[in-house]
Amino acid sequence: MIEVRYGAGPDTIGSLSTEDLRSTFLVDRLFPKDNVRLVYTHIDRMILGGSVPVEKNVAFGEGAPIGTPHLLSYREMGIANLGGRGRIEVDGKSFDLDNRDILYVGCGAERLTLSSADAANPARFYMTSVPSQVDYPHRLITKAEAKPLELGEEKRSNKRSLRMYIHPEVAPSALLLMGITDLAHGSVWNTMPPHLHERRMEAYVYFGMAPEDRVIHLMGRPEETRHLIVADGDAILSPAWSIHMGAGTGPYAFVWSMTGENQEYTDVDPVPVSTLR
Ligand SMILES: O=C(O)C(=O)C[C@H](O)C(=O)CO
Ligand SMILES: [Zn+2]
Repeated sequence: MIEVRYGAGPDTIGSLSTEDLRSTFLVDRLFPKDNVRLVYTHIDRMILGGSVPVEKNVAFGEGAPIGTPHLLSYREMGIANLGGRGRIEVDGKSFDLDNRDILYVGCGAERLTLSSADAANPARFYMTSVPSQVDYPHRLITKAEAKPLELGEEKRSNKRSLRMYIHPEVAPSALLLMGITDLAHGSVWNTMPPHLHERRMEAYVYFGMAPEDRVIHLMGRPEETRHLIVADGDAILSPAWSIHMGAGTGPYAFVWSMTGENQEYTDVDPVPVSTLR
């Protein structure tokens, strides 16, 4: 089973109720125990998924829901481990992932099996997949191998460390980009200044949050913003026409994934906060 989201255009966002906005742009219940949940968005045909294997292994890869022999017959995928140590088997080849490692799975993979090393501290796998017909090899990218960028300032409450994992300078892919951003202690704002990237969509999943905390995620056209209140494990779909930024009521981190016309991380148009409405 795969849930399908059709998205919405910039002209309709103004009339969406809170519930409509959430069911269009927010994906919750993404981490089922001993199962996998996949959500297909027509925003650049990205698939988001999550799984927490605890008592048993979780296998997936069937292509029937998307009309291809296998899920990844014509797709590539990044799988981030946001929990305890875990293992991913791709067609019989095993990869062990520590917390904040990401596995790149190239197109053509048929069967993936997820498992945890310790049921008391299970792996928490988050995945994003986009169309690809380029045969890049499967590859584990550890946190230490990711390319770090130090961003923001403590005095502006937006100091953070961004790590690029699936990126041309680290691990090549056809069109998927994937990385993790950690907020510094005491900083609350991500993605400052907010920006647009007309040539790419983006998906975030927020994690590492206490149950009582929330991130106030801002989206929409710069002149007509909206907000989504986001809990731990919720993902946000951010179309090319939407700004994105957020502030948390407590510590948090997030995985960002992008796809579109290019993989130029710097192909963005910053939007001064003073011009937002
Ligand atoms: O905190 C940040 O800044 C980010 O993580 C930025 C995102 O990666 C992004 O929006 C890339 O376009
Ligand atoms: Zn962005």
